[in-house]
Amino acid sequence: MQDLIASSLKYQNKTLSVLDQYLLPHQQLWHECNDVATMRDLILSLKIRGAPLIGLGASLLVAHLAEQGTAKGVLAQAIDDLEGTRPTAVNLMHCMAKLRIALQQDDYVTAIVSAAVMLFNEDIALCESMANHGAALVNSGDNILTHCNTGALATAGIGTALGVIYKAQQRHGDIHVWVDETRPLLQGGRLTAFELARWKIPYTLICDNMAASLMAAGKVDKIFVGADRIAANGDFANKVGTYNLAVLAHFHNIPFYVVAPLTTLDVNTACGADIEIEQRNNAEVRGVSGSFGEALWAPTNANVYNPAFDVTPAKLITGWVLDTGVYNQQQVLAGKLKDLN
Ligand SMILES: CSC[C@@H](O)[C@@H](O)C(=O)COP(=O)(O)O
Repeated sequence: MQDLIASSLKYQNKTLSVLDQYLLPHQQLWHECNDVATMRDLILSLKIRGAPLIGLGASLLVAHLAEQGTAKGVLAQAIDDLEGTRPTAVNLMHCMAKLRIALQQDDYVTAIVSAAVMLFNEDIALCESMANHGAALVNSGDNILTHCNTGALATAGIGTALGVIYKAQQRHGDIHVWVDETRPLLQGGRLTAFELARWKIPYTLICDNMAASLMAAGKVDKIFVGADRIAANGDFANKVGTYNLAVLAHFHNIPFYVVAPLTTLDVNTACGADIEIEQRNNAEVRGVSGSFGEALWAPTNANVYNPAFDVTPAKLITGWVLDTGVYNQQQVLAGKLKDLN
């Protein structure tokens, strides 16, 4: 397979490596990945994360294994095992479905490798298209609020919602970003802040519970977030806390946009209530850990509720920024998304 290089995932000289997103921004450590158990661990521990990227990481590994002569049955099992790692982001299922089709071909090695390369390159192009459509919604001087991390670290390209912000800054300049820290795993504080600093885009980090008072003070012009799965009716799952922002935006009359590639659209899921929400480890809420070590602040056995994602209903969304264009609520409620897949 040819070399493929992204911000946090690379295939170079026949070696697959993943940048450890759990240790960023203070440590930059690349993990080599040659087997399914390692990739499963990287995904489950969120060292590789973000809806598009987990699908691409899993795909590159399967392509690498195919090229190494791994038996067809073992590849089929690898696809199933990787697909079972995280249930909410549909991009992973989309990628694994493409690889399953490739595995049926006579020359399945070539087919799998070209499918993986296609998925990687396609993601770069999808990011670019979304960013172009989304940047047209932004004005110079806008204060944009975002949640979680949706940048180059989470995709093969420039990102989804953060890609829009990057493109808007390039095109119009004078953008400022409010960055939700995004408890419990702090993807905003650790990763989005890191990416915005790297891109020299002015930002201010806030705790998630500060968004309401910022909106009340008129300091948020627009909200852009990513998605892990968009249902046929326009409801979408994204990092827990997104729904809070949508409710607040509705109350304060602030435009709220979701940005995602068509690989995040799942027309086979009728509505948000049908999306499986990943439940994660209690330790993530009882304390925090990362490159700085570990802290436990809650009682060791504190009862915990820890859904990784929540669902935002279509009726709270101003616009769906997809790679094919921007769709408004009227279009989406009339069933527009079903025509796009
Ligand atoms: C590429 S962006 C869309 C989403 O994947 C992103 O907002 C998000 O929720 C990521 O969650 P994570 O648990 O960090 O994988």
